[in-house]
Amino acid sequence: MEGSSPSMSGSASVPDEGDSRRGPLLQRRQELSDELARDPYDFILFLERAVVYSDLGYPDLAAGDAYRALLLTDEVSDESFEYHEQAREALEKYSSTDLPSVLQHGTLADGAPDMVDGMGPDGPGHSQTLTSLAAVRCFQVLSLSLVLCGSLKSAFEFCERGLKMVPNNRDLQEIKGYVEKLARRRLHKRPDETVHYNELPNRGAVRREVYPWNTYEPDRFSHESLSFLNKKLATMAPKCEVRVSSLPVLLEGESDTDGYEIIPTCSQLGLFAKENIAPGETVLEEYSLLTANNRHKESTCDACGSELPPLKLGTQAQSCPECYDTVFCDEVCLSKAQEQYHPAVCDKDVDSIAKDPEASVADESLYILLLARLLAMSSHQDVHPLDLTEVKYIWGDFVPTSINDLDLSINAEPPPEWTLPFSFKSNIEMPLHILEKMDIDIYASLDRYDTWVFNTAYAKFRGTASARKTKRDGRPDVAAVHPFWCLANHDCNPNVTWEWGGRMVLWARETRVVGNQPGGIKAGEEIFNHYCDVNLPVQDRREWAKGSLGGWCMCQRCRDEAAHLEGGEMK
Ligand SMILES: C[S@@+](CC[C@H](N)C(=O)[O-])C[C@H]1O[C@@H](n2cnc3c(N)ncnc32)[C@H](O)[C@@H]1O
Repeated sequence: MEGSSPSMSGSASVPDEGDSRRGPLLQRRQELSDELARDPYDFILFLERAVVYSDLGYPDLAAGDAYRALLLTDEVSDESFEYHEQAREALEKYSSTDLPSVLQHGTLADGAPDMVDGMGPDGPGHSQTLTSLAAVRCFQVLSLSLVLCGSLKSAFEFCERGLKMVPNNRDLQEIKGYVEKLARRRLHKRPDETVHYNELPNRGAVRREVYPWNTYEPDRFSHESLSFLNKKLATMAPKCEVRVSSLPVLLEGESDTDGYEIIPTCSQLGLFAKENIAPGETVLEEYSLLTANNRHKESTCDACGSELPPLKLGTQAQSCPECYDTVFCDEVCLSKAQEQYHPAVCDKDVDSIAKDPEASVADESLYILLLARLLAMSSHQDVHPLDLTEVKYIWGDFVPTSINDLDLSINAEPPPEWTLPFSFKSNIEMPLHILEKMDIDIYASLDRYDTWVFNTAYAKFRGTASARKTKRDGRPDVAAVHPFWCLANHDCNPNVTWEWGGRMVLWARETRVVGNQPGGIKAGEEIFNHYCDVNLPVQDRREWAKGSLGGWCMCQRCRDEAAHLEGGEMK
């Protein structure tokens, strides 16, 4: 790893029992990744890496690899599939060897003769037996891993698919039992109550971290990073600079520290004024193409997300001259889109993905679509997704690997609470589906489009994206990431306010919320934005800001108002 995020600093580096177990596993993961780069259609390698991820405590990444392995078993079995020849050839090296060790699991190989789809000693041959055994192993790894990630409905579906092939497989039967048990617990059902398929929870959480092998994450505090960011910022916020800021450490919820004079702080990045800024003056104006719109027929610009001008004669709006379907608000947006992402998705039917979602998954669909845009930018510009400036330097709210690790010892503490929202659909299935629509080979492009890369992008989007709700039904339908705007920290007595049209604009407030003090920002002061409605009472603000801030707001205004309330209640 080249650098570390602020939250990583100070993590323990003394080797312990966990480290001695992890070291060889991390090395094996690297070897398998290198082998996959040479032989990307080999499902045995994917399965082996899935097992290594399981042993390292990354069930989501294990599920990602088992799913690619499963897709490759389909490629072997069906000669009409695109990678059939490559997947078959990749198996040749196993034709004269014993069963690969990853398939010698429990009673798996004993089941070969009973395989429902006709394999076994008299079946059509070694490679097909291998393929069927591998498919069952994929179902086992997928379903167990997804149980551990909390994606219970998907886990159940993979169990069922596996049990169709090997109805008596004990592992799959057991996993199905876990799904029901966990679902009952999450749904607060009695042991005798039936859990219906449709009510199975499907969203869970996984580790949110700078993976030990992630070499793309910069040291955001380094001189190089800060000068790079400041050079870019100069064009959109000439009176500001990016600096290291000292912020209160956020708490999970209410605490009795509101009245304390000194509270713990941590270092993160923030925006600061270099010169005096007058009340009402524009502080920052940022244009971003990292946008998403989840309505199929919506009149927003595909590039910047602003409302389109009416489509009548003489309008500035422009359609893509190749696919016609994609509309931009003007010539500038069209040409920026052509330069940076659109050709990767032009006429590829990517537009229908994740559109018009149910209200309960409106947010999730916007995150998927932001990822889709990032993948299109990466593919068109031929740059690794995590190297794109739009995401490289942004805050990911990462948790140190050592805190996320599962303690497998006898005296283990309760398992850590993982913080990155996860579902099989968002984190594994849809990203691969989008890549396939873009005609990207999802096996040969593993170094760029691996599951951990999707997760890292999601972690960054979740801490920084802004969304706009439609007036029609109040659902979020447009979202964007503005990598410089999102460097501004929050305060409930902000000195700026913001609006997102085609550009994200921050301007200095005319008056401050607290005490109606005059606005304006002095050179050296931090730019404080607001992530919630600052006109609400303190408890409501803290509840609202909890999601976007990542914890209980400890700004001076919140602490003063809460301490005052507590004092009042005590009297
Ligand atoms: C959009 S980012 C802001 C920029 C970020 N500080 C960085 O280093 O890039 C939001 C994150 O900044 C931190 N943050 C912002 N305002 C804060 C505040 N008033 N108190 C504590 N943390 C804050 C929280 O960790 C939050 O999740």
